[in-house]
Amino acid sequence: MRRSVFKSPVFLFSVVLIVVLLNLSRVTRYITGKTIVPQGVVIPISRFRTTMSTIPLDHPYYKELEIASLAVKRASVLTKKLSDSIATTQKSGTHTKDDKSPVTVGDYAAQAIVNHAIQLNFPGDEIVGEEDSDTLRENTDEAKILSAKILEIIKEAEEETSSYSDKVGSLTNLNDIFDSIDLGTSQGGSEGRIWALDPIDGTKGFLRGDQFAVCLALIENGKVVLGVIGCPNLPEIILSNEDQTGVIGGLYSAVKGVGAFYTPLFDSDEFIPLADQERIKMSTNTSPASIKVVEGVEKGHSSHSTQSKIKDILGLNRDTVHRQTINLDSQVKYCVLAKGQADIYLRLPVSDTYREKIWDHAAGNVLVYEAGGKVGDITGTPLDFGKGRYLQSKGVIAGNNEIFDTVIKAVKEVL
Ligand SMILES: Nc1ncnc2c1ncn2[C@@H]1O[C@H](COP(=O)(O)OS(=O)(=O)O)[C@@H](OP(=O)(O)O)[C@H]1O
Ligand SMILES: [Mg+2]
Ligand SMILES: [Mg+2]
Ligand SMILES: [Mg+2]
Repeated sequence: MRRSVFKSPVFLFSVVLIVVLLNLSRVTRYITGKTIVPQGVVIPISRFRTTMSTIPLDHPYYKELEIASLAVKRASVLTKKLSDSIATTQKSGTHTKDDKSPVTVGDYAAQAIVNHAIQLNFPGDEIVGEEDSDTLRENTDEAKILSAKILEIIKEAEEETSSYSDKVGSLTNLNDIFDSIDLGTSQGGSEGRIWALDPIDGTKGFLRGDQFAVCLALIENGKVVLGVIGCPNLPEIILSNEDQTGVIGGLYSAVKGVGAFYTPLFDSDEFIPLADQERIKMSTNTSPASIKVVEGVEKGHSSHSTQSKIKDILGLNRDTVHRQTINLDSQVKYCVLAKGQADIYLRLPVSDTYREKIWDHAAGNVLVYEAGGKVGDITGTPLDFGKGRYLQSKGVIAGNNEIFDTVIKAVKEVL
């Protein structure tokens, strides 16, 4: 019997060859664990991540994103180390600021690292940073102990991340470290390029060994155009306060007009282009039976009782509401929201006079918008990052596009 042409070895070999050629980049990626992209750049990636590239390497703010990501990564390596031995930091590495809030050697060191990277690469840009070096420059024993520790941990982090020192520089002495911290004194405003830096957001969470984040945003003419958030203690999958699994440490990034992305924070010691990161999206859920709400941990930072009333009006069941509420410190709340693991973020003010600081929300703001969500104050008005170091509005509400207006209606009813 004559063998069918479809079963001939030549035909089968040709089919396999065509399939391989059509998927050459995937095959290379599978065999070598590396992605080969144009311009001869070779990027190591996780072998099983298969997101295909749709984002050009010359997208807007590519260099800004690369430098911001590397600086945040280095600051995250440093702060993660402190967080893993938090008892020592609690004992000898913490100072109480005039407003009674804590600042640690980690906050100072992270601000020095990130500011230095920005100045090296974008010397014309301004920086609004949370910390200053006044306390460290005092002639006291406390200042000397804190400063020595800061120099030591910066050196350690720089050694561990030396592969990208050519891009983010290095700091070798205390004077340069203090000067770098003090680059963050810009008064902000609605003109030009201004970076907003929170070197450790959620310092209280950090000091509890819980969640915190290194948050950096670029504001251009009053609008946030880029945000990078390093979350050293954040598990990849957050289902509830009790159920949290997956890789620990996430890097969340957004570029205006390009999208919002996630990649593991500590997997690689190089910058991962967005094309090789996971694109993240907000949920579309509006069902009271299954929506999840992210809120802070500290009762002094947001009104948990007002938030309870809002959840009531939204129709959350009193028996299950605790399972639908996720309490997290810092801007990791925005990350969990942007990844579609929660649907609403409530931050109802505890005081009539408190004004939120721009570094507490800028990076998270662009992340949520680029993931397809909305952020506003308690009236639903978008936050204005061009008014100086503070937002001139009260509270923060965020949610997916489908649910946002309903939440604002509930907020207005309660207030
Ligand atoms: N009264 C009041 N209201 C609102 N916000 C305040 C208030 N006091 C402080 N802060 C700022 O809260 C920042 C930490 O916010 P969190 O989201 O981590 O708070 S929470 O613990 O999750 O509730 C915290 O940022 P860090 O200092 O970077 O930790 C403060 O800037
Ligand atoms: Mg903060
Ligand atoms: Mg802070
Ligand atoms: Mg602080």
